Amino acid sequence: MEREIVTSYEPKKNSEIRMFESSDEMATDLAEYISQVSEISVKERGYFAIALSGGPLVSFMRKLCEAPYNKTLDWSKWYIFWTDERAVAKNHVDSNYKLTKEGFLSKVPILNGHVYSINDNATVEDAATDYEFVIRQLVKIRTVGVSESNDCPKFDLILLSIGSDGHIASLFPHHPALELKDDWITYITDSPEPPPERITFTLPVINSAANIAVVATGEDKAKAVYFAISDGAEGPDAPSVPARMVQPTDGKLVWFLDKASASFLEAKNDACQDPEY
Ligand SMILES: O=C(O)[C@H](O)[C@@H](O)[C@H](O)[C@H](O)COP(=O)(O)O
Repeated sequence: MEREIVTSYEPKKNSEIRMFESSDEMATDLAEYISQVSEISVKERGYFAIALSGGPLVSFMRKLCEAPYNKTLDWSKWYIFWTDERAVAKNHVDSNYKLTKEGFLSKVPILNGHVYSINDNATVEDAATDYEFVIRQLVKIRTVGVSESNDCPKFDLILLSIGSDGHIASLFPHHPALELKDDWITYITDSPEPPPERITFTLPVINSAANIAVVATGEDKAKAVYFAISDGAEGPDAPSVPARMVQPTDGKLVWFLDKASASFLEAKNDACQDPEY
């Protein structure tokens, strides 16, 4: 498998860009990456606390459900969380839980009691408060680690996919939720993408993770990826792209890109100043 480490961009501290010919090759490498991070976490902490987002992400995790991973990983140590959830019932087509259950959880032996889904039976405000409470309890007993720098939860791995507007989790461009410093989990009622009500991790929690991976495929993500990564997109006129704010405090960030989503990076399209962002 050809994996190209992009060198034309000065990698930021503790970050790496992996680029693949196809999304299938990307999925293969992503499975290996997740497996390695889980093994290290189980060895060091006895647990693997992973937070997943919605969108296409779960389909890129498909190779974890196959050999050798389905047999070799220590699934009993996995604890599942969501970076964000839409305010719909768990059996609704828009539910991130449903997506993850069908595409991943139903195919691997993760214990039901280790799956921390977001309450779909409360207002978004209450669901956000409940989820933060649950995570605080798990941090206290260290099922979820704690950041040495700011007492935030330190998930072993946070997996994000990026929207074509550059959003990650349910943190959208210019939204006040991007400014939150003290909350771990928040809610929004005005998502520019339906459904409008969502619960989401805040940036301090995302950036406190030990490992963060951002996954993108397809041409429709190319501009967002460029604005999130490129040095050429810095400066006072640079658009506000939430994915650019993913900057691990002490952890490591890896971008998984296919050719199409990396196409603006490759072209080094300096003229790319899109007023939509
Ligand atoms: O629930 C959500 O909306 C997600 O967690 C979100 O961050 C998603 O991963 C991106 O929007 C990419 O998804 P699309 O490719 O479908 O836009």
